[in-house]
Amino acid sequence: MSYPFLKGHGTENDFVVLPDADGTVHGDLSAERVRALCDRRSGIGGDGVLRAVREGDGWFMDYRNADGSVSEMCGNGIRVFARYLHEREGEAFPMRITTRAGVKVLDRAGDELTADMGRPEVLGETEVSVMGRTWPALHVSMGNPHAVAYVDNLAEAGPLLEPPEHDDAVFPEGVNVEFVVRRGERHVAMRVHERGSGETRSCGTGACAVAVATALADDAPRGTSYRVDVPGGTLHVVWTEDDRVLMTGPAVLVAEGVTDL
Ligand SMILES: N[C@@H](CCC[C@H](N)C(=O)O)C(=O)O
Repeated sequence: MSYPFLKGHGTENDFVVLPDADGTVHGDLSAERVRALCDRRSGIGGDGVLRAVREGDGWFMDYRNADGSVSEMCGNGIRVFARYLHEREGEAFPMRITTRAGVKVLDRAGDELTADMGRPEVLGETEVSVMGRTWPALHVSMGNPHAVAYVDNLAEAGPLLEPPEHDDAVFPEGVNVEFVVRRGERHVAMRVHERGSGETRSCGTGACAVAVATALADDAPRGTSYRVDVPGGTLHVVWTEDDRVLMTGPAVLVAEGVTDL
């Protein structure tokens, strides 16, 4: 079966977009197909898949990690998804997109897009370990689970080839782990090991979790903007007075075609 796809990225967190307006092209998208599409040697390559399904008068973003697992939310992915809906489906900004973590609103910010990621949940202290070293971490949910750990330098966490170890009782569904260093006033840099995808060049929900954790550590007033550098670029994140997290960053479509993977 041949079907259309697009390829896009946000700060080099890259995705295969699958148009599936009425849900008949992929039906129940199999984990095997997701893995084949995301394979960087034998497939199109990507950190995940964004399946675009019509829901009422809007759209549902069906997000899958590269290993085929389902996640509630993807912050870089939803900007790419909004770019796709605008450029290929004629949707206007601001637009509402349904995800497994609720409805998100996307709007233009110059050449970039801002996603209203909704309310963060700060769920307490935990710890993560890599290669025999353990760091304290803050458990933050952006609809999906994150553990934010501060390190002295980003090389400390090693190559992140394996998922960092975590407490299964705290994270029964697994966790995305962000390692963070301070770069300056309201400025941090991070590396991430994503649940279901491994180390990636960026993670939007991760950047939001990092900004929330850092704002709490700084006792910063709500509305303070944080610059979050990731290996693939820069995101800007604000935790607003009315308890929403706004994330701004690039979203680019780079290719489209037809595949029978
Ligand atoms: N890269 C994403 C997060 C994708 C989902 C994550 N791996 C999970 O399993 O929760 C982002 O930009 O937020």
